Amino acid sequence: MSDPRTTRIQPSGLTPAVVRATTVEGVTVIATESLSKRYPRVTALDRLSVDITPGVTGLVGANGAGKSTLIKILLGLSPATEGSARVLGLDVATQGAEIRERVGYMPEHDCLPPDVSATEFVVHMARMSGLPPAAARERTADTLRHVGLYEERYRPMGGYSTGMKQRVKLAQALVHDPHLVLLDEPTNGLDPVGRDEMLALIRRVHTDFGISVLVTSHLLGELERTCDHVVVIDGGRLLRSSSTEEFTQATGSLAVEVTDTDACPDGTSALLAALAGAGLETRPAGRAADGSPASGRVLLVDIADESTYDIVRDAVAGLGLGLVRMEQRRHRIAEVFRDDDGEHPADGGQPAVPAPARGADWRKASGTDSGTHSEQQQNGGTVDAA
Ligand SMILES: Nc1ncnc2c1ncn2[C@@H]1O[C@H](COP(=O)(O)OP(=O)(O)OP(=O)(O)O)[C@@H](O)[C@H]1O
Repeated sequence: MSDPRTTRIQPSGLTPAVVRATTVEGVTVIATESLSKRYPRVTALDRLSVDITPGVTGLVGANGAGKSTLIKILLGLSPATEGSARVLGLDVATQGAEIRERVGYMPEHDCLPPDVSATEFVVHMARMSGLPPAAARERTADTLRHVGLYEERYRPMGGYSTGMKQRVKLAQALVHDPHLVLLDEPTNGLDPVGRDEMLALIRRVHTDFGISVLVTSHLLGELERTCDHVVVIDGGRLLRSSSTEEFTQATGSLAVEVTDTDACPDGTSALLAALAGAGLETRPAGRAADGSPASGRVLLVDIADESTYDIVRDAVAGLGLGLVRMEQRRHRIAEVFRDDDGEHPADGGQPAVPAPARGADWRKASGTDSGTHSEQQQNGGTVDAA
């Protein structure tokens, strides 16, 4: 099996996941050690030590938390003030060019020339990465197809929607068949449907082609659906690095949803009364607790022991209701960072995520002491639940 760091472009398409998954297993794709970046008036990264393994990793933090700064250091484009970092085993301080050969980068800001087509642009980027002309054209066609751009790929990009531009930016990051892509806020400016499509595409970059992904976002809710692992930074410091599963571990509650019937027009209230009568702690989930659209009809039942499931089933059957769902509830990532006072953002009642500026509880919940970062806090950045 070839070394993942030397495997080159397959002319007929992206390297399939099965090849990469076996070659990169167990490798730390990114490792930083006490990494700091200080600008004259701001400490953008503050002694950040984190290891990132293959898969899809979310890097979340408020605006100004240091996400883009970290990416630029990892690409070898900006020197760290202190500390060290390795990407695919390569030193960012001395091997930037080698890193950029093996890593794809999708910048946050609009950077596409308006007068050229997606095909021309991506072919150009492929040629810049060292591909011969025929392979560059072939790979461009494959990659643009992968990101869902078809006939439009021959039109000047100035007329593209934000979603199409984001897809072109993703395509140019993938065209040289990298082992790792660094995606800086790829869902920026997209509507909810566009965001979901982009997140699905990002997931497939890993599942279909085995390319590891580091994706930044200030939207916690996006990451739990897309990422295997989540790294949270604030004021340039590490708040938490955990698998998504750990963030969203099972709670001690059962979420129960039932249908109404003619005999029982408010099935939810009837079931609430029946379960309370049976001695079970039961309460409505509420939108903020569950986050799902149907959650107004969801009851949360404390699981006392195994018999709780039988009691709920018998109560539903006894009332003649239909059971829509009965499942052990998992935390949402945003709940891990919830304010103790239950304050919610004004974005339609999604789970609350306090901003770093008022983030004492945020830090407490993470179990870390991130200290004071007055300059960052003055930025007034926010992290939102998606
Ligand atoms: N070239 C620079 N000179 C001075 N300060 C900078 C420079 N680049 C970034 N900063 C500052 O460093 C801090 C971190 O910025 P960075 O762009 O890394 O944050 P971010 O998490 O990517 O946020 P955003 O999503 O808003 O870009 C910010 O306070 C920013 O103002």
